[in-house]
Amino acid sequence: MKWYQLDVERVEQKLQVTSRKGLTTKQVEKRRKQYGYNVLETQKNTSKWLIFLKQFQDFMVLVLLAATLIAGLLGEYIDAIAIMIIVLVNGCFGYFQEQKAEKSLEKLKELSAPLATVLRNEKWEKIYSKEVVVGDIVKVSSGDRIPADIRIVKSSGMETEESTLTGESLPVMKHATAITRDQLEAQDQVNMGFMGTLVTRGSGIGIVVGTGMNTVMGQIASLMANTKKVMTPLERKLAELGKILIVVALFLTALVVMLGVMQGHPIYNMFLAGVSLAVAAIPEGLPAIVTVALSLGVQRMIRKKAIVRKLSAVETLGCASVICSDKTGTMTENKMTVKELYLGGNQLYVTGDGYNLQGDFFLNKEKVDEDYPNLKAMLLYGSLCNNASLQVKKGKQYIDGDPTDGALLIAARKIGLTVNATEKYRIIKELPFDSDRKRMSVVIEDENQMRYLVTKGAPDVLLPRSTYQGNAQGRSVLKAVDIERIDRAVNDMAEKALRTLAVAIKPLSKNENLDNAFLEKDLTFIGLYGMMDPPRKEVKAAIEECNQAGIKTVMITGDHVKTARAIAQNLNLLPENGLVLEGHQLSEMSVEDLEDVIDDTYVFARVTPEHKLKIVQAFQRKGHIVAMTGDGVNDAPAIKASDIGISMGISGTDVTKEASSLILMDDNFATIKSAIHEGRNIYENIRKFIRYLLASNVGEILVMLFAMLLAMPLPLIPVQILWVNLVTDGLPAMALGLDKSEGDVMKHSPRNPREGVFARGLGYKIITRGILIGIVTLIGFMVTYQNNPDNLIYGQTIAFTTLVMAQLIHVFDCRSEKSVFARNPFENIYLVFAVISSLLLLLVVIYWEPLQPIFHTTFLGIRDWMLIIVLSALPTVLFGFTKK
Ligand SMILES: Nc1ncnc2c1ncn2[C@@H]1O[C@H](COP(=O)(O)OP(=O)(O)OP(=O)(O)O)[C@@H](O)[C@H]1O
Ligand SMILES: [Ca+2]
Repeated sequence: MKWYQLDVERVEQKLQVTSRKGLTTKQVEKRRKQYGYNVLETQKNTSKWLIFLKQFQDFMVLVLLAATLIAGLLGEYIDAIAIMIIVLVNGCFGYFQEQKAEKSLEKLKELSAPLATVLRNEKWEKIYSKEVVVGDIVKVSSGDRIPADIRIVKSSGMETEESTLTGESLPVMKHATAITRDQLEAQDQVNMGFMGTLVTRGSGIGIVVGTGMNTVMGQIASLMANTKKVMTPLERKLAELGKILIVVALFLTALVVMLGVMQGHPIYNMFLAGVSLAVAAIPEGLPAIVTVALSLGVQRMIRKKAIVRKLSAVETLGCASVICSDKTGTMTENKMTVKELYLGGNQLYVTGDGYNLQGDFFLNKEKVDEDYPNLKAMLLYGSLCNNASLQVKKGKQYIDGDPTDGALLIAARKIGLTVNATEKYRIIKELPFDSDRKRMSVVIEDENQMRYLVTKGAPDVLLPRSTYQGNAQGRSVLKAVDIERIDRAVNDMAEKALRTLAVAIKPLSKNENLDNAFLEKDLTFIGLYGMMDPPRKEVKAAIEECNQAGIKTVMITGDHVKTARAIAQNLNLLPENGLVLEGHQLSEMSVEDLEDVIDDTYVFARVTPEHKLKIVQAFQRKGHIVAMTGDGVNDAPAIKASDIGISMGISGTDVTKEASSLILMDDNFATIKSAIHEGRNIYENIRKFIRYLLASNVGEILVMLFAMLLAMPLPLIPVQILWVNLVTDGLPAMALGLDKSEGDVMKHSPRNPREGVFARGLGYKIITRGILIGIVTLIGFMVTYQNNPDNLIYGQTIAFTTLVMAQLIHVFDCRSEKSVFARNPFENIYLVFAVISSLLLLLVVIYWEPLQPIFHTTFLGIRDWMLIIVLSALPTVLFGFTKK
């Protein structure tokens, strides 16, 4: 017998669990030991050794190693060993950087790992999907990926999309009854849910019958997406640039070698110097450092409650020019409280805030009790057509489920109506809520076997479906005047920023057709709920900050226009002449029409998720970089289409999370702003170290080139060049990646995503500083060498020290787009620390006698240092006054 052929009771028996209680901790532990984790086995991680070896696979490094080997064979032991050690240390450096980046990406993966809702020890809890075991009772609802293979126990209009398994993209209705037929394919097992497939509608409960590789998905493991590392746009640009730079660097070093040989330098010496120069000057490590900088930024973002799913998002965030944000839960708290009721032509006010179960109903300052016509019925219907429950945890009330539904339960409690009272009612059928339908219905059978439909939803959706209205006597026909009055009540509530919800019913006879098409019409309108959802405190300031940063904030909501407008005004989001568009208007517009007005539009109300895609497209055609939030299943296409898709960590569904590049752990709009801030900062820091590294390299190459042109000896020997590359280029560049932003990055407009690596004067800065660094180094060498022609080491030591010092001073210049004097040099302690360590290492190399023969250095006196400091400060100080 297969699982789908067994009754739910048999399945429960076989798996020793009941769907009311779930497994116990003991059972879970035992099963975990027996079956292992609920994961699909993917290919193994690359071994650490491979990552380490990869650091040396670079062509020029291999040439250098070969050249060193020859040097060794020729008897130049000291040089050979020194070079080997430096190359090795360099490799370790690269290895640790890569490990670090890897670890932080790993952590990201963990943070965004899928969760499952399971019943254990009689309590519903959220666990990582990989911890699900056979026999677990799981709850899934629309937007979830099913965490394991399950036998459905209960389905509330549950539909799934199983194309990952069957290739069939039409949704499948799921139910709980056993199927007798044999040999069914997966797509026909309609009382089963399969790991990795998607719940597109409704919700359901199931018993896990297979986990990990023992699932249908596990058997077709070949379908598993293998995760290849994709380069971010910047990494790609740098990789391309790197190719050009390699050619340029190789050409220049070849020129240096050629000139040197022509000037009579021994070929072998020139060759080793040339190779070392090439290794030092080729910025092959640039993309890797960018990855490290990005992943460091990612860690900072995690601390600010933003999880980056795609590294490229970090870059794109800095370019964002429009944020399209959901209202409910993102801009507001998603803590609903019923504040008003509209019943029998009157507006009632409700007291008692939040989850407080105490409160009263007032009509014109007069308290009314539960005998007020239809009050009890209204609150009962609200509790019946409801998916939430009130729970107590650590003595505190909280709502399990949709906050809108929860608010209705709390309102009912205020007249002492509890969910227990509703146990007399049996729910025969449920038409679940979704943002497209904007309504939810249940078919109820009461203790007298009377059946009726209860529907709640957006008033403008329910009213056209209503033909009667309830009153103290029973019901009467709903006339145009009544509709007008109801509309006025809706408007009135909405203008106070209240969300409105209508309740309607319809009596059904016992054998009436329960097909969806017949149900939700000819309803009897009962009344309206008006509920308050206060804006989040931080949002107003965040919108203002985005405004100053040239980023437009747009509110998108399924809520009523008036409600949306009122909240938008509270948040200062809607300027005086800003437009508010409604879903039905959007439906009639083409993307082109929308393009014409979209720059003036700030609020989209009563939209369905399908509209979101149109909004994204219109903004993009206007040249905007769009960040779009979403939580439901149907939001996924728009999120995918946007430049930065943002999903909700708490309320978001698995599909939207998968489609997104950023997850907000706290669902908060203000977190988007923090992430953009961080994104801009990271990009600025990347510019800083690109500038630093390339200017240093230009300096290194030019000093050698100039010296050869002037027919001078080599100003720097290979070990010195490699040392500079390791020490001066290494730590300070990393520290620049941790720099604070210059001024406020949120005070200027977003960056153009198409801008090149050298945009905004970066290329000019690199060339000018690089040339000057080369020149001062050469001057230091020339002056010393001409006065001491028989002491070449002296001149080389001066050149080496000048080059290092010039770079260590120049690094502070790189922190500012304006001038080195614009910033406090001690602000970045990492940088100060990095520069001091580099300095100490420099002093060791110069003054520690055992190292002197290895690095070809000699003692320097006070006068030497005065010369060095003056020269090395020049490139930075000179340009400090030009502001360019
Ligand atoms: N649980 C529910 N049952 C029935 N109707 C609901 C429910 N929740 C909301 N509605 C109605 O549907 C309308 C749209 O709700 P929806 O959830 O699509 O958007 P929203 O939450 O108001 O906004 P946002 O798109 O910002 O999240 C609401 O204004 C309300 O009238
Ligand atoms: Ca270098």
